[in-house]
Amino acid sequence: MNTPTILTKIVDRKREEIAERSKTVSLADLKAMSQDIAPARGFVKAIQTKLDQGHSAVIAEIKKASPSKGVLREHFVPADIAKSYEQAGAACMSVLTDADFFQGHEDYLKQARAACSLPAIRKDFLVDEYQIYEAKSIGADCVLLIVACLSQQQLADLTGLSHELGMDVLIEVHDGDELDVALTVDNPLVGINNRNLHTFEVSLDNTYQLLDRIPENRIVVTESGIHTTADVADMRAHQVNAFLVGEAFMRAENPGDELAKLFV
Ligand SMILES: O=P(O)(O)OC[C@@H](O)[C@@H](O)c1c[nH]c2ccccc12
Repeated sequence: MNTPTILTKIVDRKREEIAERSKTVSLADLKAMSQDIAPARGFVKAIQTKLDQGHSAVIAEIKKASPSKGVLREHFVPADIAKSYEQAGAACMSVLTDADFFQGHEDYLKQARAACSLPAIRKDFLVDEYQIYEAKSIGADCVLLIVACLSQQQLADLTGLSHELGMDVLIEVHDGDELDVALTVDNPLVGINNRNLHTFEVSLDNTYQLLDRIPENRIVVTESGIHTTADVADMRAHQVNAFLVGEAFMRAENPGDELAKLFV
């Protein structure tokens, strides 16, 4: 991790952002704010319910842009997208809150959640407890923790704190070493990112290669690069039934219709 990659740049920027934000909203303020938030909607529970019913569990993403693809969707109204996802049978939503690289915003998570009853994950690069309290204070039901951004100790601490605050956690890995770290932490959801966040390369084989090493009591979410019904069928044939999908939905005129088409 010595040469800067997009991931290291993002994480450096996050540390600056936390320092800037702390000047106007202190950690103590966020702690106080997060106490007034209603209990989270069960994110893992919503996924488990779909799986128990024999359906795929789709975490449908709300993302305006990405560093690898630029703007994915010009007409971007998070509340409308959220409603269309709920109607189409999504289990949960994933909302990008990072502004600088994904053109996201905390308000998008609030708007999406206010428009429907689906649980939402705050999709961002979380490296500090400040951001966990911030997630709670905006109403996130779940947070993403990316192993590539964290030490094993940080991963354990931030997972524990999120659980204490009543939020679920999606722990994201990209390779075997990261998976080893992820499995040291007691948490039901493990996401396998098919995109390498250092190079942007995408391969669905990534999920197939790591799958066998994940114990039965964890729910595996395959993340990124799912575009066709063939991709979905392939994953299902490997007993992977939880999906995180963004671009394919964002590029469609009606994101929910695309969800329904992809997951018939
Ligand atoms: O748009 P895609 O290829 O369907 O991917 C969605 C999601 O997996 C991707 O946005 C993602 C996975 N892990 C992340 C971490 C940070 C930002 C974004 C991501």
